[in-house]
Amino acid sequence: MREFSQTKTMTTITDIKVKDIRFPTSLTLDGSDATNPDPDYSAAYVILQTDHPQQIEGHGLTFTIGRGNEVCVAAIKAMSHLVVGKSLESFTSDMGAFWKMMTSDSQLRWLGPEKGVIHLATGALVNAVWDLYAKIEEKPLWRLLADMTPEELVSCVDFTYITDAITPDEALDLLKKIEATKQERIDHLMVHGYPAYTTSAGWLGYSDEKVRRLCREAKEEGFKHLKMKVGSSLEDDMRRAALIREEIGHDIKLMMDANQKWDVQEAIDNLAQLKKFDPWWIEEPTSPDDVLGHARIAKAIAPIKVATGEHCQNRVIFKQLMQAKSFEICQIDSCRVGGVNENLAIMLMAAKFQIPICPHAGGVGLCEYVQHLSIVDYISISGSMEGRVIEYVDHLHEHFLDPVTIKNGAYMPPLMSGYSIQMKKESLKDHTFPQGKVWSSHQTATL
Ligand SMILES: C[C@H](O)[C@@H](O)[C@@H](O)[C@H](O)C(=O)O
Ligand SMILES: [Mg+2]
Repeated sequence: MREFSQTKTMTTITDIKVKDIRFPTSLTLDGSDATNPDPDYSAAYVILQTDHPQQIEGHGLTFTIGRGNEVCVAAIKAMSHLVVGKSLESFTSDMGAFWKMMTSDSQLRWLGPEKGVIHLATGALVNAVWDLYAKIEEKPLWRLLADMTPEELVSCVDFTYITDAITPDEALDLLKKIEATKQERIDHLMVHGYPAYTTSAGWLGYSDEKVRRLCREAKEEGFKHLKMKVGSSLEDDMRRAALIREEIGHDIKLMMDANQKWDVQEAIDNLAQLKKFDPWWIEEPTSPDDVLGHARIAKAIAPIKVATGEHCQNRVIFKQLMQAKSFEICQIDSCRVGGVNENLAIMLMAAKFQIPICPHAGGVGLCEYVQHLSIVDYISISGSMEGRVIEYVDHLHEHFLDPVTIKNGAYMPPLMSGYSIQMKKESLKDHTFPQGKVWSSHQTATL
């Protein structure tokens, strides 16, 4: 339970606005992969309005790739009674109970439970509440979490269904072990930032020429890790991997992302060929639900690591992936699961199983979000940056009030209050689907 001084006033969430925001990224094939050839990066976007004297709002979003964004908007609206009319303090006094409440409306729960569209909607709302909380406390979200005692941080987590992997007491022990050295890690972050890897060069729809140019740029910008897409024809994957290695040499780590394209044996067979390009990890080699399939692949392709998580539906599947030794890289996603609280649960399990967190980012707003989570993982949970990198994609940051800052291939800790996810008013207006200026001015595949 988090204590609040009596002098603090209550802030009530008075209303909610939900917007369908889309960016026509399919026009340039940014974000394209073997499964998703023409994504339009989109956000089901939430604004929590309050009676705060300074009109402070909580902003949150969940990420989709275009069609169906309206389904997330509808799901968020269906959940709005869970937050509207309630005080922020009734949530922040017990964040674990708040999260359980958000996932326990029995009629809505039937739509999941804790997976799919209803869970994406949970992510947007939960993150908007955390944004509001951090803004009112006048801290960036990472700092709000880093300032919590181990007891306070553990109380943010709903341990339902994961006590066979980690108990609240075990979580507390983990956090207490590194509590005394938190400040050293904060100091390190302020100077060096948190290492990033780039996916910007490797989208599947880009021409060879463009890939070569972007690889050279990534090298110049100081990136030490670069991710490419695979999963088209093996011949094509081999050709692209060869030209990327030619540009980046062997000092830069190369990761490959198959975006769920292969069957289990197919993944093993293809990696037997692709291993000559020395991939550090293979991401989403097969269905995100196939815990045992991933375990088989991981065993067969070692020392190449298996990475997954951007489509992992909740903490229970993450738990199984860890228990079954199905992956070596845990790719949390800020909105695929139910927001900050569930990601804390996953990061605690990862710390116990000693699996590094390398978050999925890119999309729209995911970099802004996940930097806070990795920073907290480093300061308070795992205490380590070893073998850990945050994904970075250089698109759409200009639409945010507090965009990420990358210096010499590293994320610099954000300093503005909140969860860095608030978009500029003009950007929201212009990209509202389908009325916004961007959509009414040209036809795209989505229309
Ligand atoms: C459709 C999207 O751009 C995906 O390709 C993207 O999330 C990707 O899997 C990634 O790891 O960044
Ligand atoms: Mg991926």
